[in-house]
Amino acid sequence: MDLRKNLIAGEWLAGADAVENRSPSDVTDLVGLYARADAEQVDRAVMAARAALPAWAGASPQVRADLLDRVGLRLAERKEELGRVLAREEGKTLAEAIGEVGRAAQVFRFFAGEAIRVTGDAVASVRADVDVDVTREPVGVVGLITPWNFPIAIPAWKIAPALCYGNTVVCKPADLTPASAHLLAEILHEAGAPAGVFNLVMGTGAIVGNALVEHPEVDAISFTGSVPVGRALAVRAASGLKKVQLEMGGKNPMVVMEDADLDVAVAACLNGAFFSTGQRCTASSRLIVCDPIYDEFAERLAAAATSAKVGDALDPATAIGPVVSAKQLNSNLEYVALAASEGAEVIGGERLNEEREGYYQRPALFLNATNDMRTSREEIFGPCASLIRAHDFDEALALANDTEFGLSAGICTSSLAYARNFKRHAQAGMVMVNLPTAGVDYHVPFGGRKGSSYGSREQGRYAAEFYTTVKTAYSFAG
Ligand SMILES: NC(=O)C1=CN([C@@H]2O[C@H](COP(=O)(O)OP(=O)(O)OC[C@H]3O[C@@H](n4cnc5c(N)ncnc54)[C@H](OP(=O)(O)O)[C@@H]3O)[C@@H](O)[C@H]2O)C=CC1
Ligand SMILES: O=C(O)CCC(=O)C(=O)O
Repeated sequence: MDLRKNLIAGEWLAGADAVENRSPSDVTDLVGLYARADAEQVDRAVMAARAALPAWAGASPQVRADLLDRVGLRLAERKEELGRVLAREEGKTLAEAIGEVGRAAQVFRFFAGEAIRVTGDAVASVRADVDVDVTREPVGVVGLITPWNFPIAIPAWKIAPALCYGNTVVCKPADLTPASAHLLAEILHEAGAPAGVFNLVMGTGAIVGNALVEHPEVDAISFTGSVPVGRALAVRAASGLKKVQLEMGGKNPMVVMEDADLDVAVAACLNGAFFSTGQRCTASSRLIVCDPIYDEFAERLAAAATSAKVGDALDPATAIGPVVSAKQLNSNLEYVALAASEGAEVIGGERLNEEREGYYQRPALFLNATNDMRTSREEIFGPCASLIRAHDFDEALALANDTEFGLSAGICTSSLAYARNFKRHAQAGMVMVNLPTAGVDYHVPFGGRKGSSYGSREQGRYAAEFYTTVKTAYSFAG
């Protein structure tokens, strides 16, 4: 099998090491063999990005727009093929995977438009005959560190704005899922990204990620992943005076009020808690349900969750694919056991299809959970959700906000007053009414509060805050 290589200074280079990328649906399915870089190759990639920066930062916005547009078009044209690879390597269903590639395409096309819409401000000076203008310039060389759960969309929503605003990029995808990012790198290369403007260095966080964070020629780091890695990385990056942006975990609440349309609420919770195998930082992992409908809602959601077909990501009948890895599956199973020992009534959650060499788990509901249980406070990142009882709206809102996280929060209700109140008072970066907490648009800000995020928002026009630096210029015209 051919070795898939790193892209450094416009050349494909083998690494110090290589990793077998295997499908979590069936570990006998080898997706590919991927190079792993070392610190020396990271240095070459960063220096290539540094060398390419002046020309790319100075390129006409049309040149940047055209590159991003070509990448978006090619992603859209090839979304079935790329979706299949993504489903094989990550385990989300084929429909979800194709949808994710489509989303990556839209992100590139959105930022193609943004590249020619970069504006500044002409401001009246407080002094006579002085003009002031405020413009945006690229930050410089940006290091992008991405997780396994959205292996093409997350790289896309970091790479596209970085290139749009004139930065050069060194991207390190998750070691578990390098195939999607590698295909994206091939498309960027074929679409004409100049040598050094975009570099891909695959490998582990401990070696490649660490070398990127420590490198003095990296001006900014955008990271998505776990809280402990994000926190430690931010401290190190900040000590090197790098700009930092972190998107981390969530323990996202979905409140179900007594006046909710239960069909809508069950569908939103099924999707939010269990689709993509619950492996979304926006997953609804705390379902806070009002007393009068708690039992009926629990029964209906349990029926829907336990009957959802768990299976091979490529099987069109599958609703929920496998867990991404043996490590993640073991961690999920430990949380299921913990929920029982904490006093919750556990429905589902067991390992499935043990005869197959994949990591299958039935969705788990933790009934009669309380918000102080560890399973209600820690991000599990699997198909597990706690059902917590609330007496009324005020208690539900208080429970929703009682978490160290603040990424997404939802409410199902038919009351305008509840919806309005929740939108106003939920301590989260994103609020959903009668919609799952997960599954966001690609052109509006994405990010959270409290322990979920750090730095400015990703996606949409707000991405300019991270990927540009502002210059204020004064001129005397007297
Ligand atoms: N918010 C989100 O979207 C996500 C949250 N998570 C949470 O994180 C948990 C663990 O998942 P995991 O993939 O291990 O998350 P990590 O935070 O370990 O990984 C995210 C990225 O950071 C890299 N990384 C790891 N250590 C370092 C380091 N010291 N310096 C620089 N980069 C580093 C990883 O590399 P490597 O490839 O070697 O792992 C990966 O590319 C999940 O169970 C879930 O709770 C996970 C994925 C996404
Ligand atoms: O819910 C979504 O659409 C995005 C989720 C996400 O970005 C994540 O889980 O990392």
